[in-house]
Amino acid sequence: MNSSANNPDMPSVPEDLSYQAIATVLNSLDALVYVADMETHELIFFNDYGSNYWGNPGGRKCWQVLQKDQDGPCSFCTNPQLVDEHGQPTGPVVWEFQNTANQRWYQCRDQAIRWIDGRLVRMEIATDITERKEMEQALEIARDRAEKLAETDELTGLKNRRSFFSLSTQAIHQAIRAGDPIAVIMFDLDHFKQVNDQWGHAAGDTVLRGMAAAARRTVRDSDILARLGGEEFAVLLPATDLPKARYLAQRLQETFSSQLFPVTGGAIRCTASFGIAAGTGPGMVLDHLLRQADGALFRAKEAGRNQVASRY
Ligand SMILES: Nc1nc2c(ncn2[C@@H]2O[C@H](COP(=O)(O)OP(=O)(O)OP(=O)(O)O)[C@@H](O)[C@H]2O)c(=O)[nH]1
Repeated sequence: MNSSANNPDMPSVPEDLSYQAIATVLNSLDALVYVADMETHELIFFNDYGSNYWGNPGGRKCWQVLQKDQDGPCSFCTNPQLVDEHGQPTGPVVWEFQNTANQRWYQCRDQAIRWIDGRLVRMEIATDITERKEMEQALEIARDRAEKLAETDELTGLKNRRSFFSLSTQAIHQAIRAGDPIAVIMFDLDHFKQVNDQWGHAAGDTVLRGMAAAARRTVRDSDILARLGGEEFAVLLPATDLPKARYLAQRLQETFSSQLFPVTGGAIRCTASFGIAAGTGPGMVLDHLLRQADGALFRAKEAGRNQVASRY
């Protein structure tokens, strides 16, 4: 049946269009076209694009020509999807695949058809989509990086305020479900304005980064440590009660007060004040815990700084 017969816009194609003429058309395509016996996998047609990239098929099987290090039909061969339970051709299967021989990505359109001699063959048309894939991968990396940046404090690399609130809210919900206590430590560097005034803003930044790094080394990976803003930090401690939180705050306090930060023209020592609060049970709310910890931090400052205070 001449497919152009019903379409007046298409030039008519002779009914006896020869194999040679079809091969000429397929050889001019900028895509791999091959036909392989469904049972033996022997390649019975391989267009010029295929020969240019994978060499002459020379009576070999598709997995021998197109893939690397195969000693049998490929585990990812789509043949089983191309026929129904009676072995009859279903329809085209379109999939994306990274070729094992040249590592390039292809969009493959596979279909089982009856060959001219009546046997069932697999026809594949594979278009190189490597550039598109690389662009998609670059976009994904850029998106991941943007997401990470959106939740990271640029100066210290700790989580930022927004991320602290969202992660802590989730942690509190989990703690309520598990019946675990949760604690919050808020801390704020002491007389930090003087550091900036005496040593300059860049030196102040060095101290902030150093304090953040020391805090990160002291807390557990499961704790949520963040810079809330300026010289104020917070750490939320899952499954932690008040005495354990106090112990950790004291360790942080000792760590900070023993650190010396070398800067141009000298070294800076900087302490911090800490406020802690803890809670348990269904009534626990992040805002409330933070307000209690902030109140305790205020008292630690009032009492002379470089110390830990907890809620009454
Ligand atoms: N270098 C630097 N300084 C910052 C940054 N963010 C806030 N600051 C400074 O931190 C200082 C905070 O000063 P204050 O709020 O008066 O607190 P303080 O001097 O630490 O005094 P106390 O908290 O009462 O002990 C200000 O000088 C801010 O400019 C920053 O990202 N880098």
